[in-house]
Amino acid sequence: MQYDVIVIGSGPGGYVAAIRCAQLGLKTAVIEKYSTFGGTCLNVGCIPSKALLDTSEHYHNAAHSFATHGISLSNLKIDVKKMIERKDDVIAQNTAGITYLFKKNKIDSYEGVGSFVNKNTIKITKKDGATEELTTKNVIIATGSKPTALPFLPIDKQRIITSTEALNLSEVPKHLIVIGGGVIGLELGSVYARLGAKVSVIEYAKSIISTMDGGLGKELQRVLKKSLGMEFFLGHKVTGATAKGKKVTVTAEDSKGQAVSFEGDYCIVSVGRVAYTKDLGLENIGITPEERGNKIPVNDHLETAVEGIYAIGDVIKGAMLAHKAEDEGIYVAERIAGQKPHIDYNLIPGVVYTWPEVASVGQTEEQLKEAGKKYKSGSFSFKASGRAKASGDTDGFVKVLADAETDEVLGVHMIGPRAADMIAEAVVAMEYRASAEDIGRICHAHPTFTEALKEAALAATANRAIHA
Ligand SMILES: Cc1cc2nc3c(=O)[nH]c(=O)nc-3n(C[C@H](O)[C@H](O)[C@H](O)COP(=O)(O)OP(=O)(O)OC[C@H]3O[C@@H](n4cnc5c(N)ncnc54)[C@H](O)[C@@H]3O)c2cc1C
Ligand SMILES: NC(=O)c1ccc[n+]([C@@H]2O[C@H](COP(=O)([O-])OP(=O)(O)OC[C@H]3O[C@@H](n4cnc5c(N)ncnc54)[C@H](O)[C@@H]3O)[C@@H](O)[C@H]2O)c1
Repeated sequence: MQYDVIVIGSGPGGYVAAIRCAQLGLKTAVIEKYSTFGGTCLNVGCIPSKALLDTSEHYHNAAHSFATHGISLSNLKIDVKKMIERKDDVIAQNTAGITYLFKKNKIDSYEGVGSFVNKNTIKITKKDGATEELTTKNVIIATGSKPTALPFLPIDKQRIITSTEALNLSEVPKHLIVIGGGVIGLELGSVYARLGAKVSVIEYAKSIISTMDGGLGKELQRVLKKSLGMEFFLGHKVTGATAKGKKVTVTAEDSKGQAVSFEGDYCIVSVGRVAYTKDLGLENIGITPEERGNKIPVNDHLETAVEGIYAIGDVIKGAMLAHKAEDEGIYVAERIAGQKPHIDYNLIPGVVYTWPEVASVGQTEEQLKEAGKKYKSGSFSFKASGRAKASGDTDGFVKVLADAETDEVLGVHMIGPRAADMIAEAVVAMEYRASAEDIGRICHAHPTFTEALKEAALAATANRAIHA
């Protein structure tokens, strides 16, 4: 079969690229090695983790917040099996949605491992070893990523686990040790802490979510300790872990170089992810992944050194986020169709789905300081928000950073209720190069959490927040 475009991998990068290619009239096929579409995000990432976060949030609220509303419950229990079944059902609904969209857009799909025979020929190796070859004018590599393992710390997938196994536990851990205080560690740590586990986070850096604006990590750590009893061991270098029966022992060096150890019943290793290029046959087309992170090198148009071969999503440089992969999928499809699309990488929002949620777009204070940029900063605390008082979600704040001379918004960083959804307003404003005053003058419905963004913008404009 001859195609205009073959997409290898059906995660958010690959499936979105394929749909956009088909919309643009290109004859398109997708090759996916697993039996369901959707990649990491739909099967073992974004969607299942959010399903468990929602269940655990309901449970935690029932256990700890309902009473303040005058709602009493007795005999509250969590049925872990049911929680996991519901999560699996949510995954199934989403992956079935991709099957439907492929059919609707007349995209051919093939199950098997895709590999390059040469730049125009892709071999599919099926589960039973049978092979088939397809020819194509263009290829989009969207093979994603896998969890990073520490070389000295073997993952047994039973007690020492990655995010994938943590989405399928059959019990609530008594003491869950999380190695890595990044997004995965904090989201999945929150799930089990809300269900009653003791959770200890061991983090190498001096703060959690250390790549985000500094104020966010500090506030998140404070709230997770206060509301969920999570413990944080920062500046700790993990040196090993062993599992024996139901017991896991993790050893580390603390910030003073002293040996310390932790005992628990499960340990999640969440120290980042590495690009996945195994079995792609890149050597057959002369592409060598970068040594650090195994990423496929691409130019500014996401094309590899081989003409007509593109790569997108987690397998290339940049943030490992589903929406970044999706935007790159659309970008490449439109380039192949001869259009001139654009992605502003400074405006890709980052979200952590803890409670409170954390969300960011644009530059952090640390980045602005390092660049020597003069900026103004305005913050507004949810303690002063009427909506937050009504729902009992008064932790957190919104911070707006604006150019000291032009007032253009340079970054927005928030931690608080529904921050994941609220950040979209900041992204839109920044896409249109709004000033802080522009946001401050826009009418925001009352009472909403979004008023906090307006107030922070007013504070940045001229220290003129109304409710602070
Ligand atoms: C627990 C967890 C939670 C996450 N939560 C979020 C979140 O809330 N928001 C967010 O933005 N991001 C989140 N992410 C990150 C997000 O999942 C990834 O950034 C995203 O899935 C990357 O998309 P992708 O298309 O590049 O690759 P992937 O989704 O990894 O898809 C790659 C696909 O390629 C297939 N493949 C690989 N090699 C071959 C081959 N040779 N032949 C055929 N098929 C192949 C794989 O089987 C896979 O299906 C999360 C990740 C994890 C692990
Ligand atoms: N909500 C979301 O958007 C979301 C959710 C989950 C995952 N993801 C994506 O998945 C990717 C992987 O997530 P992640 O949490 O594994 O990675 P991460 O990069 O977010 O965090 C890893 C953390 O581990 C720490 N670390 C590294 N080596 C260590 C060591 N030896 N000992 C102790 N700590 C160590 C790092 O300092 C870092 O804080 C991220 O790129 C993220 O963007 C996104």
